[in-house]
Amino acid sequence: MSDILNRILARKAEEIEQRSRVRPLEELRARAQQQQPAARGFVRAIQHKLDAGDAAVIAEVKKASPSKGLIRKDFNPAAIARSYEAGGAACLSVLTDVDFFQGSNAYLTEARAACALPVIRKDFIIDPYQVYEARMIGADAILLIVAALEDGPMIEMANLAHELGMDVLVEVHDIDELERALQTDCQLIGVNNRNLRTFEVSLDTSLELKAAMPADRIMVTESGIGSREDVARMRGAGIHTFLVGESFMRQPDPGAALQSMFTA
Ligand SMILES: O=C(O)c1ccccc1NCC(=O)[C@H](O)[C@H](O)COP(=O)(O)O
Repeated sequence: MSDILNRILARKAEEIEQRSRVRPLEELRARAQQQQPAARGFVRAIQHKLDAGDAAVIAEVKKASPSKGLIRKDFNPAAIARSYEAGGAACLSVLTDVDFFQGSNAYLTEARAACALPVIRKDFIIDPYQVYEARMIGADAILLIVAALEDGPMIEMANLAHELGMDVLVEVHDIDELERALQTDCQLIGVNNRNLRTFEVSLDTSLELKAAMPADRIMVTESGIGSREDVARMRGAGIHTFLVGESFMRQPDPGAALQSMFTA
């Protein structure tokens, strides 16, 4: 039986075909290239926190997930974005996948308009169409998941995102994927503690890959961060950039939850 990642990717291919019938690539490309305002610096915002000796938190706006179902019923992306900004987030991550995460492109646009933080489009990007679309909806950065891509398209889409002024978070889950990710010149390398095929989560994944991470890349630990102890464990190993969704989203005030998890 096909695993969840393969099912998501198969659905993405259908979705791109449907969308490109409504808005052809040429039209989307022209709109993305003219998109104003320009992208906010996603890497820059993270580096700013790190330079101050703080943890840099990419706070996720996540309504539901394949592993957990509905996570947050009372879901207002603009209010969540403002709360995260007040709580000290460096950046936002907004899920735009509709079928598996109950996300939406509109949520990204609304969240970004409500705050001054840079925003990454969290989706399963397999085609340049989605890179142009990301810029058109206002994204400042995109996610590229190595497990979902061959090397050629991965490098091509990273270069395209940079040409459009966006930053890129390249996501890996094991050493082979890390070696592939390092073929790109992307500064941000995310280590997902969640196996996207089995949903199993282990923070040891980040600790193991930290040893192989070149010093000129910023490592982001993603998924399963749920306590101050988890944060201390990562920071003790020299990992200072975090992507956190569920544990904030389950709290009434997500920004306050961020502050209490990350403030010394
Ligand atoms: O979250 C899932 O169930 C999931 C399933 C399949 C593919 C991707 C999935 N999540 C995407 C993410 O990587 C997380 O949303 C992100 O790292 C935040 O994780 P968490 O803090 O555990 O919500």
